Amino acid sequence: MSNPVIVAIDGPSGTGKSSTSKAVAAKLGLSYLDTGAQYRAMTWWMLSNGVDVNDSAAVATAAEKPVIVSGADPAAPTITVDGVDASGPIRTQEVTAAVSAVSAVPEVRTRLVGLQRDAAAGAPGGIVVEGRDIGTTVLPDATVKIFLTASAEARAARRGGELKATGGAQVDLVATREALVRRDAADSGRKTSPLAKADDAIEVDTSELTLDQVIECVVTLIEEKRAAS
Ligand SMILES: Nc1ncnc2c1ncn2[C@@H]1O[C@H](COP(=O)(O)OP(=O)(O)OP(=O)(O)O)[C@@H](O)[C@H]1O
Ligand SMILES: Nc1ccn([C@@H]2O[C@H](COP(=O)(O)O)[C@@H](O)[C@H]2O)c(=O)n1
Repeated sequence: MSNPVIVAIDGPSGTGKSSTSKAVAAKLGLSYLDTGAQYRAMTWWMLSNGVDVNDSAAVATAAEKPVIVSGADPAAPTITVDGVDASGPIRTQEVTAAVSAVSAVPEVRTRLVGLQRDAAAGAPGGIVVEGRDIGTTVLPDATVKIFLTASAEARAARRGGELKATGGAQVDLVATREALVRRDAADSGRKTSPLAKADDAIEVDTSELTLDQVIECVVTLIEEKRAAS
């Protein structure tokens, strides 16, 4: 029997990792893991429990406490914290603004990387795992590594469209762009497993591609790799 396919999809925020990963996993019958949701869940727990997210020692001490469980069905991914559905609360502005500080704490990363490796090992049919350090740190032996990029302008426009579609107010694209760039800089600049492209990852610039084109491109790359092995 062939080895399960492990796909690592990394890249800066808003490059299309979640949309692409879920669709690719669904098409190929693979499990799916959104590691960003786990860092957000950890951050939400810290905020909800009065931990100062800028006090790295306090975050480190608390990092073992939350029970974070991710559901791996790409058609309906779930995330709970201490048994409570966290899928809504982890997407708030408050969590987005705090998540880079929490994810920079080494004890947080050790805890979540452990969960991520367990999820990959527990997916006998294979898995698509998306994040910032999957190809470099979490799953360095992944079958296929993809690094998605897109211009800051394209990413801000996508976020704007997303917020408009969900009934949000008119989006300030300049502020959205600045917030994306700031988060990427924090994620790329941290000491422990920063956002980075693995040497053996294939870079796909999605700025001028539709989502369907990106999905097709990634599926083709995976099938080529499978055929060659
Ligand atoms: N190629 C594309 N063309 C147009 N829109 C896209 C494309 N890829 C993704 N989108 C849209 O851009 C938005 C952001 O995509 P998505 O959430 O998948 O990115 P992400 O990289 O996972 O972001 P984050 O890291 O912040 O979670 C979504 O509204 C999605 O529908
Ligand atoms: N492997 C990862 C994944 C995510 N992060 C941190 O979580 C933040 C939120 O990620 P989203 O994909 O939901 O936008 C991200 O900005 C990183 O700070 C990480 O460190 N490693």
